[in-house]
Amino acid sequence: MALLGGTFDPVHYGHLRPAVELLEALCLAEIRLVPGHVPPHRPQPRLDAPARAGLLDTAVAGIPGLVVDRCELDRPGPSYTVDTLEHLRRSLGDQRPLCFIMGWDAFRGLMRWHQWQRLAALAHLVVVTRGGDTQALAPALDEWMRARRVRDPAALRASPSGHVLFQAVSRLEISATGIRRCLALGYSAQGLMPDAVWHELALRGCYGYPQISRAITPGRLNPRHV
Ligand SMILES: Nc1ncnc2c1ncn2[C@@H]1O[C@H](COP(=O)(O)OP(=O)(O)OP(=O)(O)O)[C@@H](O)[C@H]1O
Ligand SMILES: O=C(O)c1ccc[n+]([C@@H]2O[C@H](COP(=O)([O-])O)[C@@H](O)[C@H]2O)c1
Repeated sequence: MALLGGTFDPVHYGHLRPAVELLEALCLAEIRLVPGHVPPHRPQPRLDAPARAGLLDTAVAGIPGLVVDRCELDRPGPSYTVDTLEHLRRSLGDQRPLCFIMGWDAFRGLMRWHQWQRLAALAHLVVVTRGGDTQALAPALDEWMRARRVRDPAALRASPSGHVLFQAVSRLEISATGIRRCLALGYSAQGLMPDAVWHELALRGCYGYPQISRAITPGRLNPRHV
């Protein structure tokens, strides 16, 4: 089992495409996208957790192998990854492999995560790299990583936890921050996420985007063009 945690405020192709590439590269049966309820290291998201999870449901519909896991939604307090992994370990048992997927940027800041050194005892860490990720790691994290690094994805299936694998994926210059900025200025985000997600956002008028009436055809969603 593999998890991709995130704020998903909102979900976009920069989340979905790497996940599909990882399914294939690591021969995974399933990746669970886990929307955080209260992200530990950032301000409270603009959309509430049920709304972000609902958009994720729409986003993964029709993508085999991607599913939404709401396990962080009912937990009060910060959505610490160590708690999520412990929760899943309880249902998965000690022997089955569990992978937690994170971006290179997130990995560089791993030593600031809650009880970070316990993470590898609970899961493998799959660090997604994109061309241009060249910044150095802090020496202590570098040493920690080298002691656990594997280069063959098959190693992740051979043990339940404990390894770090770097996996290159396509670089898509899409971020939720960029999308929120775009919408606040009244610009469309069409093409940056599945159309069905975009239509839901536009119909609700999320992130300051002028609310669109259902009567308007999808091709005319940007109010500047109406
Ligand atoms: N364009 C992208 N390509 C590959 N991975 C991405 C991309 N955008 C986000 N991710 C990864 O997806 C996970 C969840 O990301 P998150 O929900 O924070 O989205 P985001 O677009 O980075 O959001 P924000 O701009 O609000 O920080 C993180 O591990 C992050 O590194
Ligand atoms: O556990 C922590 O302390 C911790 C600190 C920062 C981020 N995370 C997790 O990393 C994932 C990506 O976070 P974010 O804020 O970039 O969307 C998400 O699953 C978070 O819960 C976890």
